[in-house]
Amino acid sequence: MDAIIFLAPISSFDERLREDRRVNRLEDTYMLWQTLCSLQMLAKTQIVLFLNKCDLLEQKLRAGVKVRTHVPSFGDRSNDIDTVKKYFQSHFKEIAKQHSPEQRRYYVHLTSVVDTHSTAVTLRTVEDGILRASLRRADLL
Ligand SMILES: Nc1nc2c(ncn2[C@@H]2O[C@H](COP(=O)(O)OP(=O)(O)OP(=O)(O)O)[C@@H](O)[C@H]2O)c(=O)[nH]1
Repeated sequence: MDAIIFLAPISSFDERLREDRRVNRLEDTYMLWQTLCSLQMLAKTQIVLFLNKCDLLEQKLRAGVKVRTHVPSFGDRSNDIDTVKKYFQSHFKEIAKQHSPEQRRYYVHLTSVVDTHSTAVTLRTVEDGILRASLRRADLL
């Protein structure tokens, strides 16, 4: 497998799993991300992370939902959209760094996939990146 696109719905920081109300949905996504990054058989696979549902995240923050109420490690950081996105982004990055069997580049895109125009642009960039990586592996670039 050359690449995997992993969609993480970051607006879910204040939601609970339908099947187990004790589990925070973002925590569940972190666990899945960690499992994926740890897999030895995917050590050489490029993983592209889409931090998705940014529009819904922004709506929640505008409505006054406090991240630190649901994510205690967020602490006293400012509850604005840029700080929150940066925080989640670095958390996913840290998990990838700590759990990947081999060093891998961290590709992340902040997305709202319902915005089909922006998503098409992002997907073209991702496609280009995957192609370049394949060419590099074949010593053609
Ligand atoms: N506003 C918005 N809606 C989205 C986005 N991505 C997916 N959705 C919508 O969210 C709903 C659920 O889709 P997904 O999250 O892809 O599917 P899922 O993971 O099976 O569903 P959930 O359990 O609700 O997360 C659908 O109605 C999608 O259209 C996004 O970036 N922004």
